[in-house]
Amino acid sequence: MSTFAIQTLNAISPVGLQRLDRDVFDIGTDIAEPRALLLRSADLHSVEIPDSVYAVARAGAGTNNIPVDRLAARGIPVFNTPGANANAVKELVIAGMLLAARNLYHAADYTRDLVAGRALSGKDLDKQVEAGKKQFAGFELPGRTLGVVGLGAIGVLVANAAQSLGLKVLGYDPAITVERAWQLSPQVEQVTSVEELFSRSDMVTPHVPLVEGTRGLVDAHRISLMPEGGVILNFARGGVVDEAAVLEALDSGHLHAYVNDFPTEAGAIHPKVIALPHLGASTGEAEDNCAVMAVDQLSDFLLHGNIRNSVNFPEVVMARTPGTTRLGIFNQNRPTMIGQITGVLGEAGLNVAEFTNRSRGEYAYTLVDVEGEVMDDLKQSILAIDGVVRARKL
Ligand SMILES: NC(=O)C1=CN([C@@H]2O[C@H](COP(=O)(O)OP(=O)(O)OC[C@H]3O[C@@H](n4cnc5c(N)ncnc54)[C@H](O)[C@@H]3O)[C@@H](O)[C@H]2O)C=CC1
Ligand SMILES: O=C(O)C(=O)COP(=O)(O)O
Repeated sequence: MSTFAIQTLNAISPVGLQRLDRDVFDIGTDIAEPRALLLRSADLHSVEIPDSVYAVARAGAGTNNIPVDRLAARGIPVFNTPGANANAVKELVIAGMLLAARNLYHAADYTRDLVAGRALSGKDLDKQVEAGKKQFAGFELPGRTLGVVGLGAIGVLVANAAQSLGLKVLGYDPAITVERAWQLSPQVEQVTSVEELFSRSDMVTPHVPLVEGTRGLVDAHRISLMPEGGVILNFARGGVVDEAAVLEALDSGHLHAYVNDFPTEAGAIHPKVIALPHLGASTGEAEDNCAVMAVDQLSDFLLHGNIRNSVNFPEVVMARTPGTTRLGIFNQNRPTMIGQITGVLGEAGLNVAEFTNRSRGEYAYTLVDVEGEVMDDLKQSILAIDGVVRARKL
């Protein structure tokens, strides 16, 4: 029998799954007491997550489909795979800009309808094409301005690619990391407010997570600041854009197009909306990258307690020390926790070989390697400390 059962809630690339040793890991879609959940966009908000679950891994970037805070309170880390699908999204955003600028979607519809109709009318196709094409005349990208809100893994790639296509690029991200700032083309101009970005951009593309602070980030007021004929691209999440405001601006002619990855009943059939079926990360390459990263992070946590790329717990990675037993402890982030944990170890006569404790928001995680044999009741003593949420002996 294997040690860890992993339940998959979406199709995960076999390139990732095959990295899991089947003597240690069971993988299936229907598992009664899973140790971990592995998913893409499946909605976990209304799903009861059993206590058997130690971790949740999202093969992808967005975790708005997962009750991240509730799981943190239970000592369950949620992992994601930052950057693993960023190139796929970047390419679709560039495609979206071109679809809108050259009216390609409607133009292709036009020729399809023309040929279908021609079979009946028998009119000369070349003449009809030449006469009809003027209604699809578009604009070119160099000289236009693209505003990128959110300069993370995707935003930076989009900004740099747009820059190299000749666009003027404005970027806004008050929490940009040093790593992303290094990757960003120096020609990208930093603006200090979202309003400035909208008022100076012909096209705006948000690349932020959907959280309370970003819900409705693209709203009626900000759209009104854009020059006439603007384009909104949305490959972040539906909720980041106030779609009713966008549709109104499309109807009034203020906006030229809305290209997005999150179709709604009202939006998908609007003539100036290009709605794609959430295709951002749907390339073989991105699916493989995400699966590999998610699986590696998950197995490292299940086997060794290491936490990399968790969205609700700090990064804690420790090499294993031979001859020791490892404990992984999730606790509330408040005074005296470390003292109490080491106190319990001391009372049990255990010598600490390695110890790491890091906090993030309301919670903290401790990895400790102790010398010698660890009795089973030690875990119970640690769990008895007020503020300890979960403990594992590894
Ligand atoms: N269409 C699709 O298939 C895909 C969509 N996504 C969406 O794109 C989002 C971003 O993905 P990544 O770039 O990989 O994430 P990331 O975490 O690397 O970057 C997000 C950036 O947004 C910034 N940010 C957060 N709030 C902000 C605000 N109010 N104003 C300005 N910047 C803000 C952060 O500082 C961070 O730099 C994901 O959370 C997901 O919702 C991601 C992958 C595929
Ligand atoms: O990674 C993300 O945030 C995505 O939106 C991709 O979603 P998917 O894995 O294609 O269901």
